[in-house]
Amino acid sequence: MEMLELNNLHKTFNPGTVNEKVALNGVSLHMEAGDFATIVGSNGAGKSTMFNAITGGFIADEGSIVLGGQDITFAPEYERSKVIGHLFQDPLKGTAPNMTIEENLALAYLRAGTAPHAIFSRISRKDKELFREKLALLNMGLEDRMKQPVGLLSGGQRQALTLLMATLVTPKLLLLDEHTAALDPATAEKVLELTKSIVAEKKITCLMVTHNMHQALELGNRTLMMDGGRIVFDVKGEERSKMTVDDLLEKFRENAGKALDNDRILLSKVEAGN
Ligand SMILES: Nc1ncnc2c1ncn2[C@@H]1O[C@H](COP(=O)(O)OP(=O)(O)OP(=O)(O)O)[C@@H](O)[C@H]1O
Repeated sequence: MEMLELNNLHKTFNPGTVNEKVALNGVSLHMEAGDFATIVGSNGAGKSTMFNAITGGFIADEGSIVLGGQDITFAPEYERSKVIGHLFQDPLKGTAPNMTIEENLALAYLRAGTAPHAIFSRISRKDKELFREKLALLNMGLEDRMKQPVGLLSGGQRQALTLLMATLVTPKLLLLDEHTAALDPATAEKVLELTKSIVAEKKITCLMVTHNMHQALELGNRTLMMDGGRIVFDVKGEERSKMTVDDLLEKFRENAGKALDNDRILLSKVEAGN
């Protein structure tokens, strides 16, 4: 079954001004249910903009978006947020700092729920038990801190909680925008492992932006490369499993007509000493 269909999406920021910027220039993508695609691309390729188009941060100038068989091209952002999870690089973005862990989970649970007038008091003891169970799976001791405000958590704990909130009710689509890039390496690895297990267990259709070329080939079942507001390379199956990072860089060069220029990829190479 097809889960996501992007048809020829276009978006130009500040049209007709000196700051005019074509951010999406005909993005088309078909994802089967359960597909997990990694995305790498050059600086300003349009990766985050593509995610924002999908979540309804703006309506694309042209093109259409179909999610789970439903045309959501003009659906409001709050409607989409019920079925699309979106994680950012910044762990502060996904949670409400002054509310407790339990309240944050309750909000996520109710937002994704189908009840039209869901209110706080509808969270039952059983729901709280479910929260505790799920928190325990994160293996960060958060199940014993449910009454503490989220603002006290570390970045990694907060990102793990955001991931849990986004997947508590299985979303139709999960968008991960470099969600481990701001964490220290050990924590990043932990959050990545959690991501892999949750996505696999719930068979979530997932798109993940990364600047780590190894991750781009190892995670999920498909790799997309973006440049200049387009998807310039899309690989899966046997061809992908045989690819090395150098092959991937070469494919980018062939298809984009230039070398991959991404500051963060460059920086991570310097840090890794290669
Ligand atoms: N709200 C906005 N207003 C004006 N220009 C924007 C806006 N959002 C994005 N852009 C521009 O659109 C282009 C695509 O940006 P986007 O953030 O999607 O790229 P990206 O692939 O995620 O890049 P990076 O890896 O550098 O974060 C960039 O040139 C960016 O400056």
